[in-house]
Amino acid sequence: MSAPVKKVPIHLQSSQNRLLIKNGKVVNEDDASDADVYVEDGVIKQMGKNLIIPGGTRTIDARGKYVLPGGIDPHTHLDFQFFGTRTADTFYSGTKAAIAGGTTTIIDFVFPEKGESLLDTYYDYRQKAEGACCDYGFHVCVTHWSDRVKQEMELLTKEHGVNSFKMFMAYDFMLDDSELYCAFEQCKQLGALAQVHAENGPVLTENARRLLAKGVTGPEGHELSRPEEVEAEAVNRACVIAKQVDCPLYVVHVMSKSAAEALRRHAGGGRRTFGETLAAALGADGSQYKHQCFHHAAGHVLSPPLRPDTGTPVALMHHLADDVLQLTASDHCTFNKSQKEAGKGDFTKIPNGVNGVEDRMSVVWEKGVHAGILTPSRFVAVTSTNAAKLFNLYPRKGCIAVGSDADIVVWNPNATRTISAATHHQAVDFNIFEGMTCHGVPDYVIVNGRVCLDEGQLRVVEGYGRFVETPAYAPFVYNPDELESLKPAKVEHVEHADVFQKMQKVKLADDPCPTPTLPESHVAAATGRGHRPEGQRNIQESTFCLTEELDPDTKSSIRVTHPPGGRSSGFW
Ligand SMILES: NC(=O)NCCC(=O)O
Ligand SMILES: [Zn+2]
Ligand SMILES: [Zn+2]
Repeated sequence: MSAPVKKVPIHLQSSQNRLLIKNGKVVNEDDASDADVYVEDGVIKQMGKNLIIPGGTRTIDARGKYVLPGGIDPHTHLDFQFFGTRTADTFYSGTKAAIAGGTTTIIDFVFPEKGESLLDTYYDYRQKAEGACCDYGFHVCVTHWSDRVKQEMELLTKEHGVNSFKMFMAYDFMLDDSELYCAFEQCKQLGALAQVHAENGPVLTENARRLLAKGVTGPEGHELSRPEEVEAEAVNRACVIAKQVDCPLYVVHVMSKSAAEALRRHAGGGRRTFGETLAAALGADGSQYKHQCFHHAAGHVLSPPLRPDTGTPVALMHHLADDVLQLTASDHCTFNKSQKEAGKGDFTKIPNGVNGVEDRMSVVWEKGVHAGILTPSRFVAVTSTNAAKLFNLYPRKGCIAVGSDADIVVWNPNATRTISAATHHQAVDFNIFEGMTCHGVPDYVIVNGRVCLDEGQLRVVEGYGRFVETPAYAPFVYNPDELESLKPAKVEHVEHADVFQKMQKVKLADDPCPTPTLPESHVAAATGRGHRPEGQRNIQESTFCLTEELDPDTKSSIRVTHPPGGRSSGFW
């Protein structure tokens, strides 16, 4: 069987759309600037001030708002068969919710049952994902070890756009230490990134058995059987094993202070270890497992669990600020209340997983930027850029730069919203952030140049998302020096006095006000020098008054008569 080829109907393609985002503060991981952003053909074509723009271009006024790279959620489980049941969210509902929250790309996990072909399962997932509304890539889980698995990893990497594999140290489909050793070695061989679910499986299984025997059957037993040190020991062990074969290692869902500390001990000295934490770990804690209501407590069950130490969320956020952790994900894996009931009377049978694909950006902003722990630039790094770099999508994704995909969020830091299952777009009937009021709301979300959230109104299209290949040997992982040369040129620098004043732990650049380095094309556009096509000279004053635009088919200039200020195409 071969991977399906999806045709996006012509009316859904973004090639005929033009968009100008004006007056916003563009924030990248290393820079913030006042710049307008012009989008055409789904790609960012120009940035700067006084841009020369074709007539008929739609304008979004982003005054007082941030213009951010669309979020990349590197860890979701959509349409996933787990614990004998299927997640509430499909690729359609999950990506629709992602867009509603400001995420424009997800990376999901292909999950073969133990013994199943990785490749066949990958093809299944390619099919399942066809309804996605935003772009998506795949990691592949290694749920058993054999020569065939090793060969399939090679095929997936070399021919199918997969550059990351997740190995489990817990569950029935865990690998033992010698299998982990071989899997890490193969990842290194292929230039792929090894990911690990770090919990000591045999220890937590014994703990659970004893708790159940003592009559502890409720959701509180979940955390009791998987205390912090069970997570931290596995993080340490995974780092030690990866070190033996010099394999870069990505620890998914770091949920505790002890696990982050174990990761910190292995960082530096040329080692490439990366840590991801979850919106859940930053916005909730393990006190929920003691809740009287089974649905409430079980609704918070995921693995590794939320921690009873209520200082954990803030500590993990500080680890995102100081680079012990580099990424935030949702680990979105949703089960309805009726599905969670499978674990009534035995906590080991509660399907593991929580929501977050829609909530992640707002929760990280609220607990990070609004709380004064992250700068807006670090927010961009941990919600988008670092994922793009690690999975080799940068600078196509993860930044606002000329030539990058037009995956853009116009972020309103002053608006608030209160999260609730009653109003969210996730298909699940429970939300672990219920009642949390977050500052920081997306007003517009642009996916591949198409406005999919428009002044807060969701206008997604099923099947609009594309599969994105993640090539091997990501420079950020395997050759950081090369990454420097990939960095897009900066536009101009503006201080965010309001937000930066609040910073506590964040390092500012050495030169707080570097000389603007406008790319040649921007200088030409801004000054009127340089190449400009004939027929684009009828500029009256600003960027909106052109009376010529391109024929979408021939790409040649055609004359159109519409009033200055543009027209609405109906499509946006
Ligand atoms: N995390 C969780 O409990 N569910 C999703 C599966 C996984 O990531 O281990
Ligand atoms: Zn996991
Ligand atoms: Zn997961």
